Amino acid sequence: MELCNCITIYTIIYVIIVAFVAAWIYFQRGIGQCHSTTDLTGKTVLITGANCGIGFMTALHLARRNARVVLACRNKDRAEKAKEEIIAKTGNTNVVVRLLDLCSLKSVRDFAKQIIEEEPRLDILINNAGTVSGGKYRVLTEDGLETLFATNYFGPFLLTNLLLDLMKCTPHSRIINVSSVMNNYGNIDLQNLNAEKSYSPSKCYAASKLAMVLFTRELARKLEGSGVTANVLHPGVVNTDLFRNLSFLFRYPIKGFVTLFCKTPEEGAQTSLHLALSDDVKTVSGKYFADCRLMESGANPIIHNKELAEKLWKHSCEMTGLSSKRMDSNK
Ligand SMILES: NC(=O)c1ccc[n+]([C@@H]2O[C@H](COP(=O)([O-])OP(=O)(O)OC[C@H]3O[C@@H](n4cnc5c(N)ncnc54)[C@H](O)[C@@H]3O)[C@@H](O)[C@H]2O)c1
Repeated sequence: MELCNCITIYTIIYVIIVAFVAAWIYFQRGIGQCHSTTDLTGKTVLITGANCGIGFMTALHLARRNARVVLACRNKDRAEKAKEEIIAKTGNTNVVVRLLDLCSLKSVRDFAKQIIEEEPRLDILINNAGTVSGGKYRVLTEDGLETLFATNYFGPFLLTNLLLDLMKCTPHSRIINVSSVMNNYGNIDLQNLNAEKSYSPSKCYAASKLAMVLFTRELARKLEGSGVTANVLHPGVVNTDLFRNLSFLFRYPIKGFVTLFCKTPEEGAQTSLHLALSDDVKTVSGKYFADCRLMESGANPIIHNKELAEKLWKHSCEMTGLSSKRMDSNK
C-alpha cells in the first residue's frame, strides 16, 4: 500500500514537472522575432543544411529579401526540391544548389573551391547543418574523425576558414554559427576530441555545440579589424526532423513533445535571420544569441575560456589539415 502511495506521489510530481517545462517552452515560442526590413539585393548568402528544418526556413526568408541564395546540401534531390519550393514561394530565381557533405574533409575542400571560383562575393555564411546521433558506438568518417563531431564542428570549422578570404573581400560580411543550448552541458577534452577514450552520443553532441561557441569567439578575436563578424546562436527547441537518428524509444516521445510544444521551423529561424539582417548587430562579433537577444549571462562559463579556445583552434587545424600559419594571417 505504501509502495503504491509512493509511486502515485512520484508520478504526480513527474507529470507536474513535465507540464511545467512544456508550458514554459510553449510560452517562450513567440519570443524573438526578426523585425529587420533589410533588402539583400546584390548580396550572396550561403546556408548549410538548407533543404529542411531551420535551414530551409532561413533560406526561404533570405530569398524573399532578394539575396542570391546558395543551398549547401548533402542530398541533391532533396536540395533541388527545396530550391523549387523557395523559387515558387518567393519568385526569386537566384537560388542555387551546391553539394556539400560536412563529414568529408574532401567534400568540404571541393565545395569551398567551387564557391571561391564561382562567387565574386559572400556576404553571409550560415553554418546551420547539424546532426544528432542515436548510435551507442562511435562511427568514423573516411578521414578517421568521429562522425557527429566532424559534421557539427570540424566540417564547419574547415569550411569557414576556407571561405574567409572571400568574405574578407566582401564588405561587412557576417558569419553565423548555429549551436544549441546543449552547449551548456558540454565539455571539451582536447585529448578526447575524436572520442577515442570514451564515446556518448549526447555528450558528443553537447561538446560539438560547445566547440562551435568557442570557435566563434576565437574566430571573432582573429577577425577583429577585418570587417567580418562572427556570432553564434541557439535557435530554440524546434519541431524539425533533427531527432530522426535517435532510437525509436526516444524518437517518438521527443517528436510528440516538440510537435505539441516547441517552435515551428519558421520561429526557429528567427535568430539566424536577426543575425543575418539586423543593423543592430552589424558590428557585434563573438557573441552568443538566443531568441534574437544577446545571451551571455547564464551561458556555459567554459565559453569564456580563451586559452581553451586557442588550444581547440590549434587542434582543429591539425585534425582538419589546415595550416595554422594561414590562421595567424586572418586579418
Ligand atoms: N531542432 C532543434 O530543436 C534544435 C535545437 C538546437 C540546435 N539545433 C541546431 O539547428 C541546426 C538545424 O537543425 P534542424 O533542427 O533544422 O534539423 P534538420 O535535421 O531539419 O536539419 C539539419 C540539416 O543539416 C543537414 N546535414 C546533416 N548532416 C550533414 C552533412 N554531413 N553534410 C551536410 N549537411 C548535413 C541535413 O541534411 C539537414 O538539411 C542544427 O545545427 C541543430 O543542431 C536544432
